Amino acid sequence: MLKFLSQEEAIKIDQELFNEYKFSVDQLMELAGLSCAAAITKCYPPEKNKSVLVCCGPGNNGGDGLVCARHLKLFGFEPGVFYPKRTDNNLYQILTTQCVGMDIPFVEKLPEADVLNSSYSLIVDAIFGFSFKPPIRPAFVGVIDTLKSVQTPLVSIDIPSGWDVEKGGPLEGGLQPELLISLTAPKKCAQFFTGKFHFLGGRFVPPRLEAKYQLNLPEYPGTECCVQIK
Ligand SMILES: NC(=O)C1=CN([C@@H]2O[C@H](COP(=O)(O)OP(=O)(O)OC[C@H]3O[C@@H](n4cnc5c(N)ncnc54)[C@H](O)[C@@H]3O)[C@@H](O)[C@H]2O)[C@H](O)CC1
Ligand SMILES: [K+]
Repeated sequence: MLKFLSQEEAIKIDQELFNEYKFSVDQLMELAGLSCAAAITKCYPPEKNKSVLVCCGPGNNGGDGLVCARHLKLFGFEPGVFYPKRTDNNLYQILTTQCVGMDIPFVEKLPEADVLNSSYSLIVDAIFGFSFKPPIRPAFVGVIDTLKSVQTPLVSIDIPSGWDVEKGGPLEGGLQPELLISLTAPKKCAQFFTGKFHFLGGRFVPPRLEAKYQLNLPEYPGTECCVQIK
């Protein structure tokens, strides 16, 4: 049976990929972000879903979002990025520059829900990933509240932002993504996901690491970088 990871296991696997297997963050982030763009394209054909707003948080989940935005552009979407809390970290600066170089506009202020509904056919939530610890700090409360109230379909990368990584969402009033893309392996909160599509991406796990943590990952079809699990 597919394993659902605790927060501690997700962090341990992440550290092992970097420290023992010597992957670099940007290598894994590129594969993760690419797999998210691929899953989105499978669920929402770009011909019908042009404009996508990718909301990026301050950590690596936000980095996956920046990579995803770049690939969405190459796949025929018209992405924009909302990236309110930037850091001096060189990797994020480079990812931002790459998006700018792809003529992806950055939105300085998150529009109100009704404007989001009329301006975008999809919203990508790349705000918090597996390192999130509730409660949401004040700087992001307004952002999550706005995303909770939109009608536009929401796609969450790895964790629906604001959800407890293990216990899941507040049953009432949490983000309710239509598509969840788990990366590496689903975290425990994914068991509470009730949306339409659940994909697994981040096809970079060495078989020995998969065996050590008994991940029992589903088979990816052929050379695909993502696989549908629901
Ligand atoms: N091995 C893998 O599976 C890979 C996964 N990737 C992605 O990386 C994220 C995890 O990234 P990390 O940088 O560890 O953390 P987050 O992005 O989840 O967030 C950290 C960020 O958020 C702030 N924060 C935490 N709690 C709160 C809070 N309550 N309120 C406000 N802000 C909060 C914290 O201060 C940090 O700034 C994983 O989910 C994947 O998406 C890699 O891309 C590839 C390898
Ligand atoms: K997220």
